[in-house]
Amino acid sequence: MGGKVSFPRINLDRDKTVVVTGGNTGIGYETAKWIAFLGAKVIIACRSEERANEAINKIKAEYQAEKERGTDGIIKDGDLNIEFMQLDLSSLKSTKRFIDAYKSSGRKLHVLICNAGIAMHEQAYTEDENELMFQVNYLSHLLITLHLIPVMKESGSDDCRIVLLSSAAHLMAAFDVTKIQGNHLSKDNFDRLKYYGNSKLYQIMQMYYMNRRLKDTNVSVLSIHPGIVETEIDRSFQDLGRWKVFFRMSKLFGFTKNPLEGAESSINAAINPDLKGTRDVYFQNCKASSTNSTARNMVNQETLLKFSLERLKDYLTEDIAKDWMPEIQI
Ligand SMILES: NC(=O)C1=CN([C@@H]2O[C@H](COP(=O)(O)OP(=O)(O)OC[C@H]3O[C@@H](n4cnc5c(N)ncnc54)[C@H](OP(=O)(O)O)[C@@H]3O)[C@@H](O)[C@H]2O)C=CC1
Ligand SMILES: CC1=C(/C=C/C(C)=C/C=C/C(C)=C/C=O)C(C)(C)CCC1
Repeated sequence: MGGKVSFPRINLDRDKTVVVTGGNTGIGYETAKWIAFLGAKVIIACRSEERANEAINKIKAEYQAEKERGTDGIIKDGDLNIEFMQLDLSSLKSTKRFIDAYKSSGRKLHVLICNAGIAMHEQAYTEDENELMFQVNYLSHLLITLHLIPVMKESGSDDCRIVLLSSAAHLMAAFDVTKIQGNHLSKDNFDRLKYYGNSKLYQIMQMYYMNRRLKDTNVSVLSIHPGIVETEIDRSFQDLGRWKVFFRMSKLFGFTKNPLEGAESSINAAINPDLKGTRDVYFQNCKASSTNSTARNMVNQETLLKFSLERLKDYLTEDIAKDWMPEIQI
């Protein structure tokens, strides 16, 4: 499955600055690696400096090998520009520290790839009293986008993008603002797939509510389903035997992808010049695909935004909170 890897192999502006959350492994690793190979500045934002440095060293070694092989599209002169920044999405304090460090570094920002995520985790709550998948996959990434959109607006580029790694699992999700935290459920009744799907649904809803407000700006938001990709994502659901069987069957029937194939939609959404100004598209195998009516419902989107701003209120300036106020009376 996957076949030919299909993002354009073009040299990128050496000043183009791309942040990949969770770029140390899996889909994020391949995304960070290829965008760096094509010449952009890449920042791997992840929680372990050690894992990030391992990834950066591996990317540099793979680059030398690709250069010697004469691989098309990769930069041939100069070194890769790839760095680590500390970010733990399970803590709003850590996420805000990342934002402050980014802003005070004076870096520009052209592409933000919200890739880090956890799937089908058992019921767990963060120090901020949010359901873990809700916070890591959606809410903390939202905090980053709210603070870094102004940096994108000042980048001097007319083509800045936010790419959200969602999932087809959003099709199985449901929206009920009173049940977002799942704390009305016992540990045994907490449906791990549904709550994972919910976090991915919120990312697609985020794409729609953000694009409404960003429509006359240089910033656009896109979302992705990468396919079923063999990465470390199964670490939080290794105890769920039935899923192992399902994924083994998927592999047997050739439905799974390797991490590079899984990264192609993210890389394409991040760098393909033909997608300049494109909004509200959910990509699967680099092709526009359908979201569901729950995700496209504007009342749901604005309700989620209101709830999210409330959860983030201690970490927002008055200006940001005002700019993103819900557009309709809920
Ligand atoms: N693999 C698949 O089949 C599919 C994946 N996706 C989505 O793609 C994205 C990438 O997943 P994939 O590459 O498969 O998964 P991996 O588990 O291989 O990578 C996940 C990345 O997220 C990081 N991460 C997890 N928790 C945190 C945290 N609290 N703070 C910061 N970083 C964190 C991990 O860091 P660390 O190494 O430190 O744990 C790692 O870098 C996810 O959003 C996932 O939901 C969507 C559909 C299918
Ligand atoms: C392919 C495969 C595996 C991994 C499956 C994965 C990683 C699936 C992730 C799916 C997600 C997260 C879907 C929705 O978003 C295993 C179990 C390691 C072993 C058998 C073959």
